[in-house]
Amino acid sequence: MASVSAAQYGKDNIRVYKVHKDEKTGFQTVVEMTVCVLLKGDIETSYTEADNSVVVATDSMKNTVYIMAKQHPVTPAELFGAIVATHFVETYKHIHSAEVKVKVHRWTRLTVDGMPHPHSFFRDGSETRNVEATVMEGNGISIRSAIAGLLVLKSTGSAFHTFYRDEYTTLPDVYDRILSTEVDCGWKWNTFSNINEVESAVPKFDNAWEAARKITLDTFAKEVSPSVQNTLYKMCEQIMAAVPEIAAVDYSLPNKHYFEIDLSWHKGLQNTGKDAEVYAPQSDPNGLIQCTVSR
Ligand SMILES: O=c1[nH]c(=O)c2[nH]c(=O)[nH]c2[nH]1
Repeated sequence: MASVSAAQYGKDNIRVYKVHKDEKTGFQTVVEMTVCVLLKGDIETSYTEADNSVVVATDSMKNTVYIMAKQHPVTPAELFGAIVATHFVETYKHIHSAEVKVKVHRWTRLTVDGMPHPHSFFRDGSETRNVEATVMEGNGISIRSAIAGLLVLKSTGSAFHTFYRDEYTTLPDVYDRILSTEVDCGWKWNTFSNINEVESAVPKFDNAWEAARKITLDTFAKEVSPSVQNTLYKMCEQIMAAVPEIAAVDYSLPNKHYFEIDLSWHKGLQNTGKDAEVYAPQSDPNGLIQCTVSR
Protein backbone atom coordinates (compact mmCIF):
# COMPACT_ATOMS: atom_id res chain seq x y z
CA MET A 1 0.00 0.00 0.00
CA ALA A 2 1.30 3.42 -0.93
CA SER A 3 0.94 6.29 1.52
CA VAL A 4 1.36 10.06 1.42
CA SER A 5 4.83 10.89 2.79
CA ALA A 6 4.69 14.64 2.26
CA ALA A 7 1.89 16.98 1.32
CA GLN A 8 1.29 20.70 1.29
CA TYR A 9 -1.01 22.92 -0.67
CA GLY A 10 -2.01 26.54 -0.89
CA LYS A 11 -2.44 29.62 -3.06
CA ASP A 12 0.43 31.11 -5.03
CA ASN A 13 0.71 34.48 -6.76
CA ILE A 14 -1.83 36.30 -4.60
CA ARG A 15 -1.31 39.90 -5.72
CA VAL A 16 -2.12 42.58 -3.15
CA TYR A 17 -1.82 46.36 -3.13
CA LYS A 18 -2.34 48.53 -0.05
CA VAL A 19 -2.38 52.30 0.19
CA HIS A 20 -1.84 54.40 3.30
CA LYS A 21 -3.30 57.91 3.06
CA ASP A 22 -1.83 60.48 5.45
CA GLU A 23 -4.73 62.91 5.88
CA LYS A 24 -2.54 65.62 7.47
CA THR A 25 0.15 65.82 4.78
CA GLY A 26 -1.86 64.49 1.82
CA PHE A 27 0.99 62.02 1.20
CA GLN A 28 0.08 58.50 0.17
CA THR A 29 2.33 55.46 0.59
CA VAL A 30 1.80 52.30 -1.43
CA VAL A 31 2.85 48.68 -0.95
CA GLU A 32 2.50 46.06 -3.68
CA MET A 33 3.27 42.44 -2.98
CA THR A 34 2.83 38.90 -4.25
CA VAL A 35 2.00 36.33 -1.59
CA CYS A 36 2.20 32.54 -1.51
CA VAL A 37 0.53 30.50 1.26
CA LEU A 38 1.34 26.80 1.78
CA LEU A 39 -0.28 24.68 4.51
CA LYS A 40 0.60 21.28 5.99
CA GLY A 41 -1.27 19.17 8.51
CA ASP A 42 -3.76 16.33 8.76
CA ILE A 43 -4.72 16.60 5.12
CA GLU A 44 -3.67 13.19 3.73
CA THR A 45 -7.27 12.00 3.38
CA SER A 46 -7.99 14.79 0.92
CA TYR A 47 -5.45 13.13 -1.37
CA THR A 48 -6.19 9.47 -0.65
CA GLU A 49 -9.96 9.47 -0.04
CA ALA A 50 -11.23 12.62 -1.73
CA ASP A 51 -12.09 13.87 1.76
CA ASN A 52 -12.54 17.60 1.18
CA SER A 53 -13.76 18.18 4.73
CA VAL A 54 -10.13 18.78 5.74
CA VAL A 55 -9.49 21.19 2.88
CA VAL A 56 -9.41 24.91 3.64
CA ALA A 57 -10.07 26.09 0.08
CA THR A 58 -7.16 27.91 -1.53
CA ASP A 59 -9.76 30.53 -2.49
CA SER A 60 -10.37 31.10 1.24
CA MET A 61 -6.61 31.53 1.72
CA LYS A 62 -6.64 34.30 -0.89
CA ASN A 63 -9.57 35.98 0.91
CA THR A 64 -7.72 35.66 4.23
CA VAL A 65 -4.65 37.42 2.83
CA TYR A 66 -6.84 40.35 1.66
CA ILE A 67 -8.56 40.57 5.06
CA MET A 68 -5.27 40.37 6.99
CA ALA A 69 -3.86 43.11 4.74
CA LYS A 70 -6.86 45.31 5.60
CA GLN A 71 -6.72 44.61 9.36
CA HIS A 72 -2.96 44.61 9.98
CA PRO A 73 0.15 46.48 8.87
CA VAL A 74 1.67 45.00 5.70
CA THR A 75 5.10 46.43 6.52
CA PRO A 76 7.59 45.20 7.31
CA ALA A 77 6.82 42.08 5.28
CA GLU A 78 8.42 39.99 8.04
CA LEU A 79 5.61 40.98 10.40
CA PHE A 80 2.84 40.59 7.81
CA GLY A 81 4.10 37.14 6.78
CA ALA A 82 4.29 36.05 10.43
CA ILE A 83 0.77 37.37 11.14
CA VAL A 84 -0.74 35.48 8.18
CA ALA A 85 1.14 32.25 8.92
CA THR A 86 0.18 32.38 12.62
CA HIS A 87 -3.47 32.95 11.67
CA PHE A 88 -3.68 29.69 9.71
CA VAL A 89 -2.05 27.53 12.39
CA GLU A 90 -4.13 29.10 15.18
CA THR A 91 -7.44 29.06 13.30
CA TYR A 92 -7.49 25.47 12.00
CA LYS A 93 -6.87 22.64 14.51
CA HIS A 94 -5.75 20.21 11.82
CA ILE A 95 -3.26 22.62 10.18
CA HIS A 96 0.14 22.25 11.86
CA SER A 97 2.40 24.32 9.64
CA ALA A 98 1.99 27.39 7.44
CA GLU A 99 4.60 28.88 5.14
CA VAL A 100 3.90 32.37 3.86
CA LYS A 101 6.15 33.89 1.21
CA VAL A 102 5.86 37.60 0.56
CA LYS A 103 7.56 39.29 -2.38
CA VAL A 104 7.45 43.09 -2.09
CA HIS A 105 7.64 45.00 -5.39
CA ARG A 106 9.32 48.31 -4.74
CA TRP A 107 7.49 51.48 -5.74
CA THR A 108 9.89 54.43 -5.42
CA ARG A 109 8.39 57.89 -4.89
CA LEU A 110 8.81 60.21 -7.89
CA THR A 111 10.66 63.49 -7.48
CA VAL A 112 8.87 66.18 -9.47
CA ASP A 113 10.26 69.75 -9.75
CA GLY A 114 12.80 68.74 -7.10
CA MET A 115 10.09 67.70 -4.60
CA PRO A 116 8.89 64.25 -3.49
CA HIS A 117 5.53 63.74 -5.18
CA PRO A 118 2.64 62.91 -2.78
CA HIS A 119 1.10 60.11 -4.84
CA SER A 120 3.29 59.16 -7.84
CA PHE A 121 5.85 56.36 -7.96
CA PHE A 122 8.11 54.52 -10.38
CA ARG A 123 9.54 51.03 -10.59
CA ASP A 124 13.32 51.17 -10.21
CA GLY A 125 14.50 47.85 -11.68
CA SER A 126 13.30 44.35 -10.94
CA GLU A 127 14.62 44.15 -7.37
CA THR A 128 12.20 42.79 -4.75
CA ARG A 129 12.32 42.42 -0.98
CA ASN A 130 11.32 38.89 -0.06
CA VAL A 131 10.28 37.21 3.17
CA GLU A 132 9.47 33.59 4.03
CA ALA A 133 7.71 33.19 7.37
CA THR A 134 7.01 29.67 8.60
CA VAL A 135 4.94 28.82 11.65
CA MET A 136 5.23 25.22 12.84
CA GLU A 137 2.99 24.29 15.74
CA GLY A 138 5.13 24.12 18.88
CA ASN A 139 8.26 25.29 17.04
CA GLY A 140 7.81 29.05 16.92
CA ILE A 141 8.15 31.30 13.89
CA SER A 142 11.12 31.07 11.55
CA ILE A 143 11.78 33.95 9.17
CA ARG A 144 14.14 34.36 6.24
CA SER A 145 14.43 37.84 4.77
CA ALA A 146 16.00 38.47 1.39
CA ILE A 147 17.06 40.82 -1.36
CA ALA A 148 16.29 39.39 -4.80
CA GLY A 149 16.73 40.48 -8.41
CA LEU A 150 19.26 43.26 -7.69
CA LEU A 151 21.21 43.47 -10.96
CA VAL A 152 24.75 44.85 -10.72
CA LEU A 153 27.77 45.15 -13.01
CA LYS A 154 31.32 46.38 -12.60
CA SER A 155 33.37 47.09 -15.71
CA THR A 156 36.74 46.41 -14.04
CA GLY A 157 38.11 45.44 -10.61
CA SER A 158 37.47 41.72 -11.02
CA ALA A 159 39.80 38.83 -11.89
CA PHE A 160 39.69 35.04 -12.06
CA HIS A 161 42.92 33.08 -12.37
CA THR A 162 45.01 30.18 -11.00
CA PHE A 163 41.93 27.96 -10.98
CA TYR A 164 42.13 24.16 -11.44
CA ARG A 165 43.49 23.38 -14.88
CA ASP A 166 43.28 20.05 -16.72
CA GLU A 167 42.46 18.56 -20.12
CA TYR A 168 38.90 20.01 -19.89
CA THR A 169 40.10 23.59 -19.39
CA THR A 170 40.03 26.20 -22.14
CA LEU A 171 39.39 29.35 -20.05
CA PRO A 172 42.52 31.52 -19.83
CA ASP A 173 43.57 33.26 -16.60
CA VAL A 174 41.88 36.67 -16.53
CA TYR A 175 43.30 39.57 -14.52
CA ASP A 176 40.76 42.22 -15.51
CA ARG A 177 37.21 41.23 -16.36
CA ILE A 178 33.62 42.42 -16.26
CA LEU A 179 31.65 41.12 -13.27
CA SER A 180 27.86 41.10 -13.35
CA THR A 181 25.32 39.29 -11.21
CA GLU A 182 21.74 39.40 -10.00
CA VAL A 183 21.93 39.38 -6.23
CA ASP A 184 19.84 36.93 -4.24
CA CYS A 185 20.88 37.39 -0.62
CA GLY A 186 18.97 36.00 2.35
CA TRP A 187 19.38 36.03 6.10
CA LYS A 188 17.72 33.70 8.58
CA TRP A 189 16.63 35.18 11.89
CA ASN A 190 16.98 33.33 15.18
CA THR A 191 13.63 31.61 15.71
CA PHE A 192 10.90 33.74 17.30
CA SER A 193 8.74 32.12 20.01
CA ASN A 194 5.54 33.95 19.07
CA ILE A 195 4.07 36.89 17.18
CA ASN A 196 4.79 39.32 20.06
CA GLU A 197 8.51 38.64 19.67
CA VAL A 198 8.23 39.34 15.94
CA GLU A 199 6.42 42.63 16.74
CA SER A 200 9.19 43.66 19.15
CA ALA A 201 11.78 43.02 16.44
CA VAL A 202 10.03 45.25 13.86
CA PRO A 203 12.65 48.05 13.71
CA LYS A 204 15.37 45.43 13.16
CA PHE A 205 13.88 44.12 9.91
CA ASP A 206 14.26 47.34 7.91
CA ASN A 207 17.69 47.99 9.46
CA ALA A 208 18.91 44.52 8.50
CA TRP A 209 17.64 44.90 4.95
CA GLU A 210 19.36 48.30 4.62
CA ALA A 211 22.62 46.93 6.09
CA ALA A 212 22.61 43.83 3.86
CA ARG A 213 21.91 45.93 0.76
CA LYS A 214 24.60 48.51 1.58
CA ILE A 215 27.19 45.83 2.43
CA THR A 216 26.39 43.95 -0.79
CA LEU A 217 26.67 47.03 -3.01
CA ASP A 218 29.68 48.62 -1.25
CA THR A 219 31.64 45.35 -1.23
CA PHE A 220 30.76 44.64 -4.86
CA ALA A 221 32.01 48.09 -5.87
CA LYS A 222 35.07 48.45 -3.61
CA GLU A 223 36.55 44.95 -3.58
CA VAL A 224 39.02 43.91 -6.23
CA SER A 225 37.30 40.56 -6.68
CA PRO A 226 39.49 37.44 -7.04
CA SER A 227 36.35 35.30 -7.60
CA VAL A 228 32.59 35.46 -7.02
CA GLN A 229 33.12 32.85 -4.26
CA ASN A 230 35.47 35.04 -2.22
CA THR A 231 33.56 38.28 -2.77
CA LEU A 232 30.27 36.79 -1.61
CA TYR A 233 31.97 35.29 1.47
CA LYS A 234 33.26 38.76 2.40
CA MET A 235 29.68 40.06 2.10
CA CYS A 236 28.38 37.26 4.36
CA GLU A 237 30.98 37.96 7.05
CA GLN A 238 30.05 41.64 7.20
CA ILE A 239 26.30 40.99 7.34
CA MET A 240 26.77 38.46 10.17
CA ALA A 241 28.76 41.09 12.08
CA ALA A 242 26.24 43.88 11.39
CA VAL A 243 23.11 41.95 12.44
CA PRO A 244 23.66 39.93 15.64
CA GLU A 245 20.09 38.52 15.67
CA ILE A 246 20.58 36.44 12.52
CA ALA A 247 21.75 32.83 12.51
CA ALA A 248 22.85 32.54 8.88
CA VAL A 249 23.34 34.43 5.63
CA ASP A 250 23.05 32.92 2.17
CA TYR A 251 23.87 34.17 -1.31
CA SER A 252 23.00 32.81 -4.72
CA LEU A 253 24.85 34.69 -7.44
CA PRO A 254 24.70 33.96 -11.16
CA ASN A 255 27.93 34.91 -12.93
CA LYS A 256 26.66 36.71 -16.03
CA HIS A 257 29.44 36.39 -18.56
CA TYR A 258 30.57 39.05 -21.03
CA PHE A 259 32.83 37.62 -23.73
CA GLU A 260 35.57 39.46 -25.52
CA ILE A 261 35.19 39.55 -29.31
CA ASP A 262 38.23 39.04 -31.52
CA LEU A 263 37.83 41.53 -34.40
CA SER A 264 41.36 41.18 -35.74
CA TRP A 265 39.95 39.49 -38.87
CA HIS A 266 38.69 42.99 -39.86
CA LYS A 267 41.70 45.06 -40.95
CA GLY A 268 43.63 43.93 -37.83
CA LEU A 269 41.18 45.70 -35.45
CA GLN A 270 42.46 45.30 -31.85
CA ASN A 271 39.62 44.40 -29.42
CA THR A 272 41.05 41.85 -26.98
CA GLY A 273 43.04 42.05 -23.74
CA LYS A 274 43.89 45.66 -22.90
CA ASP A 275 42.21 46.82 -26.14
CA ALA A 276 38.85 45.19 -25.34
CA GLU A 277 35.95 47.65 -25.61
CA VAL A 278 33.16 45.83 -27.44
CA TYR A 279 31.93 42.66 -25.66
CA ALA A 280 29.18 40.10 -26.31
CA PRO A 281 26.91 39.75 -23.22
CA GLN A 282 25.89 36.09 -22.76
CA SER A 283 22.36 35.17 -21.70
CA ASP A 284 23.36 31.54 -21.05
CA PRO A 285 24.94 29.48 -19.73
CA ASN A 286 25.87 31.35 -16.54
CA GLY A 287 27.96 30.43 -13.53
CA LEU A 288 25.96 29.98 -10.33
CA ILE A 289 27.80 30.49 -7.06
CA GLN A 290 25.99 29.75 -3.78
CA CYS A 291 27.01 29.76 -0.15
CA THR A 292 25.43 29.78 3.32
CA VAL A 293 27.44 31.10 6.25
CA SER A 294 26.33 30.30 9.82
CA ARG A 295 27.67 31.19 13.24
O1 LIG B 1 34.36 33.95 -10.04
C1 LIG B 1 34.33 32.91 -10.70
N1 LIG B 1 34.16 31.71 -10.09
C2 LIG B 1 34.14 30.53 -10.76
O2 LIG B 1 33.99 29.44 -10.15
C3 LIG B 1 34.32 30.58 -12.16
N2 LIG B 1 34.34 29.61 -13.13
C4 LIG B 1 34.50 30.25 -14.31
O3 LIG B 1 34.56 29.69 -15.43
N3 LIG B 1 34.59 31.60 -14.11
C5 LIG B 1 34.48 31.82 -12.79
N4 LIG B 1 34.48 32.97 -12.05
